[in-house]
Amino acid sequence: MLQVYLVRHGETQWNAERRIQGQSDSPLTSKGVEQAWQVAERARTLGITHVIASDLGRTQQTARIIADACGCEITLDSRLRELDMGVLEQRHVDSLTDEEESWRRTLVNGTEDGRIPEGESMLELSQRMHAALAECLKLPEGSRPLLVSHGMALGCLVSTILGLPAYAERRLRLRNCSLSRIDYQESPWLASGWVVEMAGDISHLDAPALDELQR
Ligand SMILES: O=C(O)[C@@H](CO)OP(=O)(O)O
Repeated sequence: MLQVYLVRHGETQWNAERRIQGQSDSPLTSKGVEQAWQVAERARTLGITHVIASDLGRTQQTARIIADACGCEITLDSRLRELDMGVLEQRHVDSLTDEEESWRRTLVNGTEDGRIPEGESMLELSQRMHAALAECLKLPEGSRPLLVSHGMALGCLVSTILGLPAYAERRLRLRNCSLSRIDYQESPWLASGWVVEMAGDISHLDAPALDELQR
């Protein structure tokens, strides 16, 4: 049975400042680096064979720390990037107008094709995340990959595996450097395909980040 581990990157400067990142980028804070070391230490005990990361800077920085601890190479995959949040990228969540806030809310309570102007829909995010995940099925027998991606992107992946709509992702709290695991199983009795073993585990972190977009 293929086990795939999922890690959200460590806390960034803009996470700490409550600024929307999307496909824009900011570096890890010192706390984010510490979180990456802690999840890396846990990953080292899990027999990870491949680290596959979104090509944004914050995920590459986190992935480098994990890959060094696990003694494996990093592969970059742009399909693992965060949702493109269009005109709201780089904005403080507390500075949005009512109209802008309503765009953001459509991502929580909306429809699969809801999007922020100039941004990407949750359905498009779901499709590229599942395409990236499917690559793991091509790895050699016995591989145990770890994907480093983003809060909404991973939330969308886990939600849709559970049969929830892509926009349900905000109902799942995936804090910085939380660890999730999904397995691919073929079973005549149970669900065949991807199943969720755990989601959002932060037991390896001594100082979990706040959920920075919570309000
Ligand atoms: O883009 C952002 O601001 C957040 C949203 O969850 O994503 P991440 O920090 O995981 O990249």
